[in-house]
Amino acid sequence: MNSKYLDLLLQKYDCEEKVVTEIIKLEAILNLPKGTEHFVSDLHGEYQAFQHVLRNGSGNVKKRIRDLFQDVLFEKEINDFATLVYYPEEKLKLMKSHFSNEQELNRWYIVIIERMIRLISHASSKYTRSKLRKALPSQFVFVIEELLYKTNQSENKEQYYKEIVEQIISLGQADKLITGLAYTTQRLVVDHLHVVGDIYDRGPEPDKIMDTLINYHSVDIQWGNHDVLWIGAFAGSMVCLANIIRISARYDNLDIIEDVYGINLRPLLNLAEKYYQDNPAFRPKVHSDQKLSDHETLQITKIHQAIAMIQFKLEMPIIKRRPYFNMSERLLLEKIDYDKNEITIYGKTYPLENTCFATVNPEQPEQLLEEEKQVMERLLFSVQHSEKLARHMNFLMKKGSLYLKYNGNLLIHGCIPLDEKGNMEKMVIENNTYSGRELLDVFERYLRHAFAHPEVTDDLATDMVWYLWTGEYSSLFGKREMTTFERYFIKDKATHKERKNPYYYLRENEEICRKILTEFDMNPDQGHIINGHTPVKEIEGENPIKADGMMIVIDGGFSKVYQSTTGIAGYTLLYNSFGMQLVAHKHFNSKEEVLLNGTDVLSIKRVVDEELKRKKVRETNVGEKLLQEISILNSLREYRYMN
Ligand SMILES: O=P(O)(O)OC[C@H]1O[C@](O)(COP(=O)(O)O)[C@@H](O)[C@@H]1O
Ligand SMILES: [Mn+2]
Repeated sequence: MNSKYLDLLLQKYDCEEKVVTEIIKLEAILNLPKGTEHFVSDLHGEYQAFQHVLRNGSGNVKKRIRDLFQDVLFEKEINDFATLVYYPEEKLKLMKSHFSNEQELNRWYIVIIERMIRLISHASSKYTRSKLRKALPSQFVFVIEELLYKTNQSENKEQYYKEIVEQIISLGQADKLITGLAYTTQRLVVDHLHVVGDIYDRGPEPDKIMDTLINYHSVDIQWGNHDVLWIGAFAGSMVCLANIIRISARYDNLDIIEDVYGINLRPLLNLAEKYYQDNPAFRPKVHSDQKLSDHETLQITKIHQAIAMIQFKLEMPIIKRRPYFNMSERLLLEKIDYDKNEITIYGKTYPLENTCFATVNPEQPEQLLEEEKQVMERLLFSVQHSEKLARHMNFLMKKGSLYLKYNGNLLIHGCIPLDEKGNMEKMVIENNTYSGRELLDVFERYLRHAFAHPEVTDDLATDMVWYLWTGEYSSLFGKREMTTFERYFIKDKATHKERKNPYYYLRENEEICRKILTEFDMNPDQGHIINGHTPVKEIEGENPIKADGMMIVIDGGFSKVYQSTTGIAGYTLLYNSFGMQLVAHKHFNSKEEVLLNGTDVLSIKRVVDEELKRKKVRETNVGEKLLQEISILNSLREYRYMN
């Protein structure tokens, strides 16, 4: 090792004891059981449901409570206690309303604080004390540590602890302490969170999910196709921008654009009012609990058409300047007979319905009206100057990637594009051919380049972000084409079908999974591939565990609007030192319901893989880093202290 680095390190380790202590500490960590990883995907703006899963650690909190109190508490008490850990503020309020006098309440406080302390002690058993300390609410560190490390041996000490708790209660700090302990527990049951893509679109609160992730103790993100659409818009892609606004209009979420990110939609509304009328194909999809006035519905319907038409126009020059995107069939506005009101695609002619082509010049259909151009320029300006969006997009870039190799598993939102025979599909980009891992790496390089140059709006990198949303060899899309246009304007449902990449049936096959893991330099005897993106249709009997457990698909659909197809409300995955468990979540109604009934919407746990030997930190990614650190510290010791 370079002696200059070692000299630098000496500033921190200025005596042998410090080096030795650090080595011992790291060695001790290596021998602890591996921390619990939590995998979620396809959150699609469903902040409340996501919060619930996060707060209950996909059932892990309740499991810990059961481990400890199964034999001494009734089911209702277990549920109440669990709910207190999930939603401490609200549950405290509710519980306190049950007590008729202060003594009763104080007695309850004593019992609950003691239970909480036991729970934390149990949940932190695989962490070092210093890690636990970092997870404790800072104003109560001393108090909690005193309570945690009490031994029941001495009577005097019992008294001492009783007094601490009574003091806390009489000083009016009990609620604060219980709340802090609840959040510490939530934090301890999950060591690291993976979000396997699609935070944005369809649901109402993606921004709050982003804020939660920004404040989360340890997280990584594998981008989904919807996330790159937002990144693309921020990076200067007009067509990505048109798409995010179109989808927001379609799901009645324009307030995310307007109120949350502060983007002024007035110019777009003016344009929409001028050229569009009511149109059944463009009315927003609304949840049953949302109420829109007729006037609002009409406005959104008009905006929806205006932005969809801009999108279809903007796609055309990109398709033309990038022939290797192989999308000429998607030059749709050129394939329309505007007099007969029909379109010829893939060799067949179809009548069009619900058309809204007032701004289209049949001679030059890709041309934007001057007004449309100005609207888009103003929108892009505001998008790129939204501070909140900048914060969220920067975080997506910092923590995100197209795929991730983590503790022997390959995490990827969509797919590895394959041909029918199971070979990696090849894509030629600017005369270079890429496939498999190389293709994904080059996609990611383009995306990062586009993000670094938001002022450039029509280079290959920016176009490539849109390709990731909709191109046939995109690892995020995984379908031959996106039939948005057909779904708006053609009745024949056969045209709505989006043909999936062969990956989606080949992934049932073990050999294929082995081949993919090998392509990524991973051990096929141990690794798994973890996907989101395609809703698992549990109602139709689809199994989320494929290829004898090598492939796990965790998109059960948090997205409310998709729950009728899936039959459940999402899968999540837990991977702890004993193995992996897939958790199926039932429909999540509301936090209020959980608070009142204490029932959890969790169900079956399927064991995916059971470790024969408990896995230790030594065998993980973190362990690898620690081993490197130890080796450096040993070099330092030899260099400075052993000669
Ligand atoms: O149901 P919607 O909102 O119209 O969206 C349909 C579109 O969404 C997609 O399924 C992509 O979104 P997902 O990543 O959530 O699957 C497209 O393939 C499809 O065209
Ligand atoms: Mn997706």
